[in-house]
Amino acid sequence: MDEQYDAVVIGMGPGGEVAASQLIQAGKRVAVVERELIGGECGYWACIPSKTLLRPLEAAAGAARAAGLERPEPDWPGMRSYRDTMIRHLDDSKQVEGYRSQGAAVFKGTARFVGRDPWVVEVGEHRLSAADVVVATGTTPSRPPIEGLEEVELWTNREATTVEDIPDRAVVVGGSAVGVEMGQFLARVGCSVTLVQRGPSLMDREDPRVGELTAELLRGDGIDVRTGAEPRRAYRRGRDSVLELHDGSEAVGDVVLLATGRRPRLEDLELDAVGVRTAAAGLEVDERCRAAPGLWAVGDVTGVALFTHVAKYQGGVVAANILGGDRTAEYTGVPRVVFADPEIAAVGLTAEGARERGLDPVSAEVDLTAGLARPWTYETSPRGRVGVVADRASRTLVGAWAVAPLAGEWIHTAALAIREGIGVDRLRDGIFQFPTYSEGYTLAVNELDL
Ligand SMILES: Cc1cc2nc3c(=O)[nH]c(=O)nc-3n(C[C@H](O)[C@H](O)[C@H](O)COP(=O)(O)OP(=O)(O)OC[C@H]3O[C@@H](n4cnc5c(N)ncnc54)[C@H](O)[C@@H]3O)c2cc1C
Ligand SMILES: NC(=O)c1ccc[n+]([C@@H]2O[C@H](COP(=O)([O-])OP(=O)(O)OC[C@H]3O[C@@H](n4cnc5c(N)ncnc54)[C@H](O)[C@@H]3O)[C@@H](O)[C@H]2O)c1
Repeated sequence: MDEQYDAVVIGMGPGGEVAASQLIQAGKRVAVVERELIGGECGYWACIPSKTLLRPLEAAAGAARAAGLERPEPDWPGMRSYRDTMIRHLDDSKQVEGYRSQGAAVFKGTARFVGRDPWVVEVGEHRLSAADVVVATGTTPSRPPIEGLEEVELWTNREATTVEDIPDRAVVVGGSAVGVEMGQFLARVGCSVTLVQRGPSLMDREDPRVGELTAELLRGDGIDVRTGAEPRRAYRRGRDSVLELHDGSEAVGDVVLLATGRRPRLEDLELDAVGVRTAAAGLEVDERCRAAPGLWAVGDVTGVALFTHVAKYQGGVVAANILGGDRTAEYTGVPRVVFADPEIAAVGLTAEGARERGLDPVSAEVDLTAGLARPWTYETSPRGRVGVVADRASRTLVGAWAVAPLAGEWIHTAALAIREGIGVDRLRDGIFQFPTYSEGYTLAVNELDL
């Protein structure tokens, strides 16, 4: 006999949690299914541990850059212990209890689809039936086709974020968000890091200037940054894990960390068996986050934008639609922050992306140390650059980036301007608090040759 629910949520990372919580609060009978830990990749092996580990190192470096302070010594056992607290010692029993106490049914196991009209999901011996099912199963690290990879000491984000003992040497493959954050973390806790990026630029979805500035900041931490370098073979040599690069050179470490992107976790769901097609990029959804009648998807598995804030946003969109509303998702102005020191933040389009969309982009970049007081009051060796992209025809901001302290906070001014279509002339008339990094927007938009 099938167990009947109003909705079943599969995968309890941030996307699934938001959808489930809003449905439960609205009085729906909800079953949630999670095969690992409620909180998902984000809570245990991604956002939370990585940001927790980076922060003390940023604070130590920040103290060394502030006038009259000495650099405090990072205490790895102390950092590790707080990381373990933040990832709940990989124990979600309180979360399971929390959902049960709110009236939800919680199933621990792998879900797969076995029926349609209504949807039927099997978890172990249970068959859960519902008119609405939300797929929120996230992504798993993608593995580049490098011969011999299985022979070396291979890490993904999971080993990196839960590391107990810092290796002496690491090779990081991939130079975007995961590679940059984890590379800087490892370098700052005393590991000798080589970072291998296949294209000409780090952060290759961003403006090329962001890539250059990122390479500069990583080199400042002693990281051996190798761009235009693609590993073609991996092998062991004694205790060394060796990557042979396409030009015949080698990158050698005790571990090799894969930071080469993600692929959607779809295979175990057996969606094909119920007539739902999936793509390599994920489970395709419409603007209401619907994949088929009564079948919804949120978060990384949709392939829209692999961020927790997007997963949470989509969770809210889906809950509203299941509850009878008609809410569409709108992704203009989603911020993208890499929590390096200094922070690397971007939003909207790059100039190249704007051109691809048929716009006529105009760009400007400013050195914040040249025109602002804040970088100088903040630290003795001031840093910071901001770039803006505007559309000549509409005279609106369509993109922005910043590589500067606290950029992950103040990028939201640009995010809001882009999302709301605020004109460049209005921004030029803006009044920003003195002395802040945000004043940089005034400098940058004044530089635009519109
Ligand atoms: C190292 C790292 C750092 C990151 N830092 C940030 C950051 O600072 N900010 C940010 O916005 N994003 C960050 N991200 C991205 C962020 O982690 C993801 O965008 C976010 O986790 C997506 O949430 P989700 O709910 O889609 O999926 P997930 O968090 O992946 O959760 C999916 C859940 O589904 C479960 N599941 C999968 N298949 C099944 C099944 N068949 N049955 C039952 N359960 C299943 C999984 O066990 C998992 O718990 C980071 C990623 C990495 C790798
Ligand atoms: N702070 C944050 O918000 C944050 C932090 C970490 C991760 N994330 C998200 O998680 C997702 C995964 O991050 P990621 O950095 O693993 O993936 P990514 O897809 O963003 O970047 C992967 C990088 O690896 C490079 N690469 C791929 N194959 C390679 C190879 N064989 N050799 C050398 N380089 C190779 C690519 O050129 C690319 O720059 C991203 O979508 C990211 O947005 C977000």
